[in-house]
Amino acid sequence: MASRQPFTDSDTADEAVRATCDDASTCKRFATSKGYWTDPYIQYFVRQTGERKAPEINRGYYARVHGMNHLLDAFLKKTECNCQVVNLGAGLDTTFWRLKGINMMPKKYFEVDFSMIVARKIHNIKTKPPLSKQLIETHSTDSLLFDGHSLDSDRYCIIGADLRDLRGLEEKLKKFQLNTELPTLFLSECVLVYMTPEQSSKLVHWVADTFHTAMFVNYEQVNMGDRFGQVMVENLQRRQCTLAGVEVCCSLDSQKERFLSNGWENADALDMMTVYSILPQDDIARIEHLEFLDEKELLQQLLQHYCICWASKDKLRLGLSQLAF
Ligand SMILES: C[S@@+](CC[C@H](N)C(=O)[O-])C[C@H]1O[C@@H](n2cnc3c(N)ncnc32)[C@H](O)[C@@H]1O
Repeated sequence: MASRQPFTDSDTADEAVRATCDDASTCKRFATSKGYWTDPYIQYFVRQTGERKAPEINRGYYARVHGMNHLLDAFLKKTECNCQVVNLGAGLDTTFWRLKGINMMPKKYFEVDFSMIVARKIHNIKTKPPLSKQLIETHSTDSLLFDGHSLDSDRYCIIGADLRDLRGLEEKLKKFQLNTELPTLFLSECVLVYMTPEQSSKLVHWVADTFHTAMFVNYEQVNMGDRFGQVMVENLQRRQCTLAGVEVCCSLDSQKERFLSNGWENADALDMMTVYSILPQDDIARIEHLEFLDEKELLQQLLQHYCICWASKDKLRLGLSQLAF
């Protein structure tokens, strides 16, 4: 007789990692409610605006979202949208709807996350017409696949998979017509840090091995060896959430090295303080007027402990290595 699997420590660890999905989306929901940026779709994934977040958190999320969007949009322009985007550990991210809104859709936009998160996301899409309407508009036949575990349409696909199981990941992506010949952008926003350095290296290696023309944009912690970094690790640990990949978050160089030693031709990285200082300054001036910020130093420290690292390989010579801030 089949017996139920015992509940293990690794289940608890994965559950804590999955919970970070809600943290990210509630913070984004709050920041948008304050006017940091516009996202008409996040309300359908996170109903309540939730508890107040400190201004430095909101500014940090502003830099994160604008920094990631900047490189994503640059890649779409460079490839003239003749490309694919794969968002790894996408959680409840709403980028598909943003791209549809600005008419900058890749040939196909993929998302991967744990099955439990994917099931929630698909349920929301199914039951909220403003979300499903946009999806149906981009689909040409009646073959829309919409079950509890995956969603597949012409232009948008959501897959439940564990990023540490590369065989399973590859199988599912191919099943949903991931085309390894097309230039492809991989995004990971606060995701790789929850995997061991070995697991994340294998993942970025697999991408480099599988695609001849690709870019990878990763946002996560950096400079974690100092006291501020240690406190960040301890705070998460208290919620049973281990940053298994913290070693790679030691410096900008260690972030770049993960790519350079795993098949990528070029890699660059900037800490978020630098990104914040080079994002369009008229919009920065606007958001700095939204809320009074007492603790400028705290904002600086926070921004210095996150980074964006991007890597490329470019057999088609599209000029991907020129993409930057
Ligand atoms: C901090 S959240 C970020 C969500 C989204 N990228 C964002 O920034 O709004 C991390 C996400 O990565 C997912 N994740 C972490 N490890 C994963 C793994 N091994 N396989 C699939 N998803 C994973 C979590 O479930 C969660 O949704």
